[in-house]
Amino acid sequence: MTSATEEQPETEARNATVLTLTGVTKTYPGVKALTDVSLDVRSGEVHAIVGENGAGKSTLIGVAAGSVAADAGKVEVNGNLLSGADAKEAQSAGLAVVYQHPALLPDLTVAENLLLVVPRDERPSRRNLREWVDQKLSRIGARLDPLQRVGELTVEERHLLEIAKALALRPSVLVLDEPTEPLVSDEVERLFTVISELTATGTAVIYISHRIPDVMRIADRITVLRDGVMRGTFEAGAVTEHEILERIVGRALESTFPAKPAAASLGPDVLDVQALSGDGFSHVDLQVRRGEIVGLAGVSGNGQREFLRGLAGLARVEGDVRLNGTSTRLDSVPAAAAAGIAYCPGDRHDDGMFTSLSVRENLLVRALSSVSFGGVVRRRMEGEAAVEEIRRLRIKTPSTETPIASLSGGNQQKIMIARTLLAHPRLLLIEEPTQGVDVGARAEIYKILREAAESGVAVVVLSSDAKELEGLCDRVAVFARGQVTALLAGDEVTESTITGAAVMAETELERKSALGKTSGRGRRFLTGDFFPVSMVVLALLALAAYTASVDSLFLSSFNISSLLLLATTLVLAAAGQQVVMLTGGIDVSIGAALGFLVVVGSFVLTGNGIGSVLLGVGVVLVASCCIGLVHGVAVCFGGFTPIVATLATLFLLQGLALLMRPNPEGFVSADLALWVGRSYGPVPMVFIIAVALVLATEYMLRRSRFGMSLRAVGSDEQSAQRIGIDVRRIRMTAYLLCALFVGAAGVVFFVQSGIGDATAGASYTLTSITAVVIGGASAFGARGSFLGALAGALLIQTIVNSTLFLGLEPAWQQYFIGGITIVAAGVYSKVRRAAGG
Ligand SMILES: Nc1ncnc2c1ncn2[C@@H]1O[C@H](COP(=O)(O)OP(=O)(O)OP(=O)(O)O)[C@@H](O)[C@H]1O
Repeated sequence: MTSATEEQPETEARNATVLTLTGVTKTYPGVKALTDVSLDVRSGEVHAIVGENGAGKSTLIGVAAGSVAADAGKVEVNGNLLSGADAKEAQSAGLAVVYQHPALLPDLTVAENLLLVVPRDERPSRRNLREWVDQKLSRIGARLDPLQRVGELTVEERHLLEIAKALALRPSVLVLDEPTEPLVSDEVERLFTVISELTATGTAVIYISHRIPDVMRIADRITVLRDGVMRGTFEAGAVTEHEILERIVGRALESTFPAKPAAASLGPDVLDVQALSGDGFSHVDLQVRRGEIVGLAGVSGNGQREFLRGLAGLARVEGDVRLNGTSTRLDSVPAAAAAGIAYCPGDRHDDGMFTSLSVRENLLVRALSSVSFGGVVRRRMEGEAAVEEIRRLRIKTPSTETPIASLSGGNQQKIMIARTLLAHPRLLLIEEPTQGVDVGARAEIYKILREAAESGVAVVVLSSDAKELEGLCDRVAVFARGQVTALLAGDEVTESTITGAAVMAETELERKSALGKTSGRGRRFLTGDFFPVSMVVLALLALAAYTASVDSLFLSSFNISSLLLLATTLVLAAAGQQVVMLTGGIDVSIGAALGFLVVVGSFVLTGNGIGSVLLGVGVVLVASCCIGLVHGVAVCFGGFTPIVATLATLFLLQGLALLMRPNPEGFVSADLALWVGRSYGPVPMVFIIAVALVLATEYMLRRSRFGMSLRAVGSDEQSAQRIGIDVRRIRMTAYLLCALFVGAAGVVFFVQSGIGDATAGASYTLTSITAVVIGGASAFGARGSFLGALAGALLIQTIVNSTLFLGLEPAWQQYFIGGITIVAAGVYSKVRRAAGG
């Protein structure tokens, strides 16, 4: 038996304060997101933070986690005073966050996303990787293919991975920002079990949610935020759900759901679907009458979502769909839209929002015809329409011109709904209409949907919240194994019958897991970075074989040697380009830099003897690194975009090179020319060295933390920052690494040129970009490989060389390279989309 004195220290430890926020204030342009907020969180408790959309919850968590810099106030995690906005520091002090919009890197694999956050000494060996990932995921009941790219996962799978990632950090303070929104009920239960296991071991859990019943069920204490101000912390047992709701909205609450019309008052069918089949569902009949809202329910993965997306023209379907009696074709989204079908997706971040556009632009993008005259948008009408929607849905935004990305999640959701309605659809398809939306706005959204139905729009709502379907819908179609197994109407539309019908259906399907989708290695290969390499190698071999069959001298030692020597400069330049393109950047100054380095070489690489040559090579590399440093500083600290920063240096370098060598002068050192010209059989030594460098960099890209971070920054800069990657350092290093490759290319190029010619090299900017694009690089970053850059560069050089042997005009070189670029970009994106979908 344990005595009271033995128990005391443990109780004290359990109640120790592990996170303190004191006087936190944060202002965004036009919005005071937090005003003097103080909060303490104790070990072993579930501390809920609730509040309306835009109340400041995510900002508060951002400050605690070091991803948002507060204007005033301090944060202490486990007694460590955080010095500022530094996600790594908060993480090291024991705080982990599951973000509302997961901080995942879509172009990296499931395993890489996990590996990036765990400390170095906890990373498994490659042999144990699969087992290690399975173990991390099994805690939250998820099964995912470790080698699958995160961008291919469903929203639910991404959230489960985000939770597993936070748990892998073994935090003492775990923050869950609306973790259950995309999850189905068994996953929610699993999460709640994990939360109670964690709190039992002393971990503090901060739980942010709009689902008040869930909060009441699991929280020990509840803190209410409204308009960025603390409205009190309450013991969960001492307040009722209604009291919390009233504190959240700051007024007395009316009923959430609008009254349903009597069945007899409903009009004729607006939507009539007969025997509709598609991927994931078959032979579905459904009618929606004027004034009626029909819900779609079922355990996730049973075809209801596919059915909805089929109606939206997003997937192929067969069957008969009539809108107001007119047969409607659904073979594409534009065709569906032209027929008056509007779809509001559940994953607003990836499917719905134009993140860099303003609130006004996002709201009106589908309804521009209603605010334009003769094809010209009337800004005043557009602005007024936007203001009206903002007022109607009580969207919290400083102005119509605020970028939508800076709004809170719930307010973004309201904009998506308003936008869909502004398209004046005949059929409105809406997925998870109130996901992430606060209680006050929920009622408004329900009212708006009901009004739309009354005005003659057929409304179909897909929701995983059975209570929402009960309150909102006149009828509910429950899906199981791709078929409607129950069509509930009138009094049958209750939470328990909906849930019962969904879970009791004998035809219930297993969730379609990512594992199923990716079981083939082939599919992974097609979506991977090495598929383009193999395509390029095949094209290269075919071209070489054809050219050799026309003229056998193509395979002569002399030709191979000169081809590879010429290719070396391009291989090195393309590798440099690939480094920056992986981070989502670009270097348009590479050609000018090569010209400049040739000029530098013409001063420092003219003498003979090993000492003189080494010194000269060193000077060229340092000069190149200076260019890289300027790019890095301009992009990381000067706020310049990569294209502007490198465009500026392009002109500077061209001018400088011409100033130093108005006319070609300064011959290359005979010793250097001799050494660079050495070969192993027909293969020049410099080419072998370039290939070795490329292979080493490729290895670094796939296996090292730096390589993963490089791709992480290109994949999603904000997520990379949130998981503690020093984005500036990575970008800076990328520009320096690029500069080293370009410096090496400069030395080889000087030997090829033989003389300091300031105008040489200009073409390398475009050919280096072309080589990496042919090799599979994406202009958006994170995709591509150094092997691809190598293969792309070799293919370009072979095309140039082959046209001579085939007796073609030089113009054919350009046609071939242009054609191959278009074909490559088209094939890669089509294959990636088809295999990744
Ligand atoms: N990066 C930003 N730039 C400008 N304004 C911002 C930014 N981030 C948040 N805001 C504003 O700060 C306020 C608080 O937003 P926050 O995301 O913290 O709210 P929230 O309580 O988490 O809302 P939700 O429940 O909708 O997620 C909102 O008015 C939002 O528009």
